[in-house]
Amino acid sequence: MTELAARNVAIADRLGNTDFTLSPGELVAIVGPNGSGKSSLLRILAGLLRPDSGTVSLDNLALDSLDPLTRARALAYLPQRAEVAWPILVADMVALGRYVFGAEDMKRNIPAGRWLEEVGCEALEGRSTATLSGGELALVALARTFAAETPLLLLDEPTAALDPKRQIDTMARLAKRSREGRGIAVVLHDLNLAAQFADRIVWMMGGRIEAETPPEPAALTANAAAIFGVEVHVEVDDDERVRSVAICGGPRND
Ligand SMILES: Nc1ncnc2c1ncn2[C@@H]1O[C@H](COP(=O)(O)OP(=O)(O)OP(=O)(O)O)[C@@H](O)[C@H]1O
Repeated sequence: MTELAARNVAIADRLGNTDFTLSPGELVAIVGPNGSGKSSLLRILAGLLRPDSGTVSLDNLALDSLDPLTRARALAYLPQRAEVAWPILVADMVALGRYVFGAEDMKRNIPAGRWLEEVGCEALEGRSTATLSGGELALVALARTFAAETPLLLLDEPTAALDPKRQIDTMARLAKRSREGRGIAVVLHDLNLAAQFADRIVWMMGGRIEAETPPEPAALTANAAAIFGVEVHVEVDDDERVRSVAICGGPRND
């Protein structure tokens, strides 16, 4: 059981005092307008950005007191823009996700294909990263994140570059991983994906968490209007589970 908790974390002019907990077995969507602090919060949780105040702990131990290896084995972070410093083989890029398990593990013919298969990109294994499309590179970066097999995953817009089918496939994969016991926080701009797959939606605005809600129609409608200023149409199935969320337009003034 691995739990990540931020308490009262803040960065001047960027993130107000914020509490956030990620528990095993849950898929949490973080949504909010551009510049509302989603990536900042995620980077703080990953230990990559030091808050001016507040604490981040992993199973009640201060994150910054843990050695980098322990931290890297507990949580994997996928940045908003996958960057590759220089072109390498896709298989090697994915194998780098195993870096936390040491050189021996990396030398042992790691089946990069296993994680590439998970993101539907096994055909790319022998390619250079320099030749990939934006979406392909995003999926390979996700495969590298999976390869670390950490109990916690922090993913910043993993679906932004993907076509509709791959967006759904990726979210379904994340939901499966969370059902298997991993804790996953994912920044999304797509309310439809958040509503269909997340257990909990964290709504951010102006550097604050304004609401935390289940993905239920009333909460979706109210927060889409309050946080984004848009009207949404929510369709539910017979069990009242959200089937889809469509953006209808801005609020009417008449
Ligand atoms: N290194 C930095 N120095 C100063 N301000 C920053 C820095 N990085 C981000 N900011 C500011 O902090 C605020 C929050 O940025 P953040 O990247 O966390 O937003 P976001 O919600 O992830 O946005 P987006 O949806 O556009 O990716 C923004 O106003 C941004 O301009």
